[in-house]
Amino acid sequence: MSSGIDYQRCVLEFLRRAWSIGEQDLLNTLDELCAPEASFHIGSHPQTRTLPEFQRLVRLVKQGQPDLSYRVEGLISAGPEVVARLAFRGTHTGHLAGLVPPTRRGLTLTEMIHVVIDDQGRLRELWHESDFHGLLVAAGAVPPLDAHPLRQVLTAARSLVRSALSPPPVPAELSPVLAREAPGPRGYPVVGVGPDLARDLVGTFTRAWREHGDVVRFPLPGSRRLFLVNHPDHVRQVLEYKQPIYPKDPLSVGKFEPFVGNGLFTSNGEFHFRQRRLAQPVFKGARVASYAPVMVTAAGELAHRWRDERVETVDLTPEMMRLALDIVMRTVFSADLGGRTAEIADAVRTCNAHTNARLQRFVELPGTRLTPAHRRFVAARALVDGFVHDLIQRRRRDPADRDDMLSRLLSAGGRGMTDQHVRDEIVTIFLGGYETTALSLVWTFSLLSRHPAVEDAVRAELSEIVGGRPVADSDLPRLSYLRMVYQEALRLYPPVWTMSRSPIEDDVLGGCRIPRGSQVFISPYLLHRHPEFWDNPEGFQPERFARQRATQQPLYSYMPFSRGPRLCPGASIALFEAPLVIARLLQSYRLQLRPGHLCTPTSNVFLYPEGGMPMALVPLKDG
Ligand code: HEM
Repeated sequence: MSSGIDYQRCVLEFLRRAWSIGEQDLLNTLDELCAPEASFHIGSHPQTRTLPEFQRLVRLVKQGQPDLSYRVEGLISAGPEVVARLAFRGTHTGHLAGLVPPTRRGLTLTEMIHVVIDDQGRLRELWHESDFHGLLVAAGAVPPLDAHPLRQVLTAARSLVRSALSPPPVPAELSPVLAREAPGPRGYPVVGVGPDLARDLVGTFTRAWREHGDVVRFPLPGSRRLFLVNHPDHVRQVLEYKQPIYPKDPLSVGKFEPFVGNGLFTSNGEFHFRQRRLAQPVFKGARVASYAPVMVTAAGELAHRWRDERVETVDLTPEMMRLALDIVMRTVFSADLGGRTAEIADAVRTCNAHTNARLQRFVELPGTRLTPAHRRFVAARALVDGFVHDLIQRRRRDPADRDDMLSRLLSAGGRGMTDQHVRDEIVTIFLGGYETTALSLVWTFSLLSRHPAVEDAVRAELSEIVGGRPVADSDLPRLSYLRMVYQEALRLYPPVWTMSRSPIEDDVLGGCRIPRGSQVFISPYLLHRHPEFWDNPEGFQPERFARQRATQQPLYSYMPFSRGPRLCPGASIALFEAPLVIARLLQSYRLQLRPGHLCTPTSNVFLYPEGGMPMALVPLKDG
């Protein structure tokens, strides 16, 4: 323990996450607890397994016993080596290990693990022995070792019949040879659907999915292959089961890079893993809770400004952008933008708009670097870079450790973190950390205005729980209706409405061939509208997120923050910030959408309201 690392706790946390189930399933977050080269040795199996392979085994076990629970019956350690004795119990209602048909029996399994932790508190090796044979005997799949030969034959015959009557689910990994071509729109000669995608990405994806189903292929010029997949099982395959063969799509990443460089959002592999670990503490629960006063104060200042300047109508989008930028700078970077919020927010918007134009250009044209739009981008990026450079220099001059994101990045200098890396991570937060939250606020306010009964219910909850004082983080657990409203707004209008990956091996999704190097698009916006998984998908019904109902939802049918190892690290901040800001602004104002304004979503990297969100601001007497 001289290193200060509590090795036993490391192992207990690993077990907690590995064997967590249902909504709380944290299996995908194990990468945060493991060294990149972690190895897993299962029983007498000669092959050493990687973390994703270990996760796949755990998943298979959980499929066989979805209510699985475990108890630690013994735990000893010698320095960084820890041994634990475990007892598992669960009902056999799925195919055990992906093979043995359900018997509905309660099954138990005992297991020993020997874990080696490295000097940074990460799991480096796991050795595992269990009484798997005993488990199979209990499931009636194999006879006991000392069984009479007749019983052996009978058990084998019974197993065969049961397997024939209840075959295991068809493995997702159907052979690419057997798979079929995905259906899709025909497009125009030579350019394919390029012009449609450039004109209206949201509409083109939506129509194609409605017409062709859950795996759609879009014809494009040359050898470029683009697919949309829109079924929770296929999405899970991409983001979780086969995540190692689905890195970020280099074509899309290449379009983000001129602005964000090589940061958390664009990187893959070891570098991404390292950056994520570095940033993680900034997004932890207790830290996020400490941001609450800043969030409420910033929203209060906005309400006061509206009142002082007698603002009667606004386009809510830029207003929320500035507010969210202010909050992310003050919390994650402990930096005050002073009077520069609007200037920086506008520059970031110009850069994102330029990225978007490049993302939607599915047919490359020559000479785009000479356009006025490109020159505007270069100027805006220079402004952002100048600001970030100042931020870094000021912190270097005054290095008092604030333990915020900037301090963590700068103190990682010794581990190969250059100023350019620091700049890229800051700009990554500019890309992902505030436009998203701002847009989620814009859409929520527009939905409230369009559904007065829901707004009244939110207000009733606020006055009962908060009353006349400013809202505080301690109110959040009791503002359950507000939480549901926000979750429902994120369902209907997820700001990150699409994301893409590119397989490095041929694969099959939904029985369709996906050649390596294709671009595979996933759209939370469309998944959240899938009629197989949502009743009245277009309706605004916050009650569907009442706890009991929400847990019955397939995991990957709802993913505004993505899922899997690249789950948004800022989700904890957004889910905390947005309800506080909504509550604070509702305490002072009623926001009324301009009558007749169509809230049409359009893609601008993120999901924007076309034509802005014009709102009348009606001040409340006691606000
Ligand atoms: C409502 C607000 C937000 C939404 C809907 C959202 C959504 C997402 C989604 C879907 C991704 C995955 C993108 C992909 O894999 O292609 C993502 C990644 C990311 N988000 Fe968020 N986000 C929000 C707020 C935030 C905040 C507040 C921060 C930081 C302050 C943040 C930082 C990031 C970063 C750094 C990544 C890249 C993570 C990685 O690839 O490992 N996000 N976000």
